[in-house]
This record gives sequence, structure tokens and C-alpha cells, in this order.
Amino acid sequence: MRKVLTIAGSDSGGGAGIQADIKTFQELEVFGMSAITAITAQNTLGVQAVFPLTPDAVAEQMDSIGTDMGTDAIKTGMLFNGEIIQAVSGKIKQYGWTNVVVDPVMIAKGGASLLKLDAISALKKYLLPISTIVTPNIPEAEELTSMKIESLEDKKEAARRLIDLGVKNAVIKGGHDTDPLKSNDLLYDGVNFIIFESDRIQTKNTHGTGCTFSAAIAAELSKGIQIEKAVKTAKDFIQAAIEDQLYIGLGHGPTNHGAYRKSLRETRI
Ligand SMILES: Nc1ncnc2c1ncn2[C@@H]1O[C@H](COP(=O)(O)OP(=O)(O)O)[C@@H](O)[C@H]1O
Ligand SMILES: Cc1ncc(COP(=O)(O)O)c(N)n1
Repeated sequence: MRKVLTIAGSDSGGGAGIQADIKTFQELEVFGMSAITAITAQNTLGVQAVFPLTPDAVAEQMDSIGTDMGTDAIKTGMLFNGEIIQAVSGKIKQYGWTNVVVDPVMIAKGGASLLKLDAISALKKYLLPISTIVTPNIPEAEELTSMKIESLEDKKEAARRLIDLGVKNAVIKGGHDTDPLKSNDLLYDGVNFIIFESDRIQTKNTHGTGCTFSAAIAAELSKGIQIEKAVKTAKDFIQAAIEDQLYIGLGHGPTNHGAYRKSLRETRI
């Protein structure tokens, strides 16, 4: 059984953060573990409160994994501040962990800040250079590269700038794109650009899509699967999860993490 560690925030609503990651790991048949960075009081209407943990508390959770179980891949989500980013980066280096997927979570869909502004430089300085892939949405990619993204050419330029920061691969996600019909993601491995196309699903229930997508990439990388194939599976996983709607809560509801495996079972029958 391959093992995957998520280092992220807890979402009491169960649709994003640690909860989305662990559900995704389970569905993709890997053993999920967690180091919690912050506890959020959150539901489909927004984030009501954030309680960050100390960098030491995060580091100790990582030590617990590192000194016993080990991990085949890591996914980082909400890291909240520069001190936690430094602690996480230090531990990844100390244990020599590879297959590091960084979802540079900055702002929740309702507008709440999940990363302090001054932490962006720490993300660029400490974490991206030791990462396998970074998975920003369009506003996050704009923030990391200090440029506006309005076209495919802009996305390509932003992806190049991300690789220049030392990360091996970058995928710029299309959820925030202005295209009303498509939600395409662009992967760049430093040599080739690959577009993962999908139809945009008309729904407000997209809470946790980015968390789920990056967790799925980490799960696949832990199995020794190559980046392009891992991103393809993650894209299929999130498309199925958004499509098979749950209608939970009054606001931006969660996706259905069981939908991808259900669709595989149905195609087998
Ligand atoms: N309405 C939608 N229809 C289809 N795919 C979507 C939709 N919204 C987001 N996605 C997909 O979900 C994943 C997460 O994207 P995005 O919403 O941009 O991330 P984030 O949650 O970090 O803001 C990407 O693969 C994106 O293409
Ligand atoms: C604890 C936590 N982590 C991350 C997100 C971002 O969620 P999304 O994937 O919708 O951008 C969130 N709302 N809460």
C-alpha cells in the first residue's frame, strides 16, 4: 500500500482541506496521513474562523510520520504563514521526501485569506525549489508570477516563470478562466505544454476542487506514475466529482469524492 501525507488545513465542512485530501487518497487506494497546519471553522457559506497551529506542532506531526511510517508522496495545501512554510520545507528536506505536490492555497472561494500575504515569498524561496509540481489556480498563478493572465499565451508565460522558481512542473488550473464552456488545465514540465481539456460544468458546488485535484496528483505520483498520467487521472477524478452533484449546504457545496471510483465500477460492469 502506497502512503501519502497531506500537510494542510482542516475544513470542518468536509469539502476542502485535509478532509477532501483523505477522501481522495482513500478513493485512489493509497494510505492517507495528515499533518494539520490550521483548524478552520468553515461551511459551504464561508470561513467563520481560522486557528493556526504553531510551526513546531506542524513539524512534530511530520516527525511522527518521518520517524516511523515514511511517505511515498506529499501534498501541501493551506500553509497559512511563512513560519509554517519554513518548518514544512525543512522537514521535507530532512527526510529527503520526494513527489511533493504544492497547491499554493491563498484565498478560499468565499474570499477568506488562507495564506498571509508575506508568506508568498517564503513559498517561492523555500518550498517551490524542492517541489515536483505546483498547482495554482489563475489568481494564485498571477500572484506567484507578478503578471496578469488573460490568454493561453499568458498562461504559458506564467508557467515558464513558475519553472524558473525551481519547481519541476507547473499546472495552471482553469476553474477561474473566463471561458464559459471549458475549464482547461495547462501543464508545463519545462519542455512541453500539455492541455487537459474538459467541459465546464454549470454549478456553484465547487468547494474543494483544487484540494481534491492536487491530492489526486499526489496519490498517483506515490504509485510511481509519471506526471502527465497523474494529472490526467486527477482531471478525470475532479470532473467526475463535480459532475455527480451532492447538493450539500446552502452555499458553495462540496464535490462528490466517490464519483470517480463509482464511474470505474460502472464501466467494468
Ligand atoms: N465548473 C467546473 N467544471 C469543470 N471543471 C472545473 C470547474 N471548476 C473547476 N474545475 C476544475 O477543478 C480543478 C480545480 O480548479 P480551480 O477551481 O481553478 O482550483 P481552486 O479550487 O484552487 O480554485 C481544475 O482541474 C479545474 O479545471
Ligand atoms: C482548509 C482549507 N483548505 C483549502 C481551501 C481551499 O479550497 P478550494 O479547493 O475550494 O480552493 C479551503 N477552503 N479550506
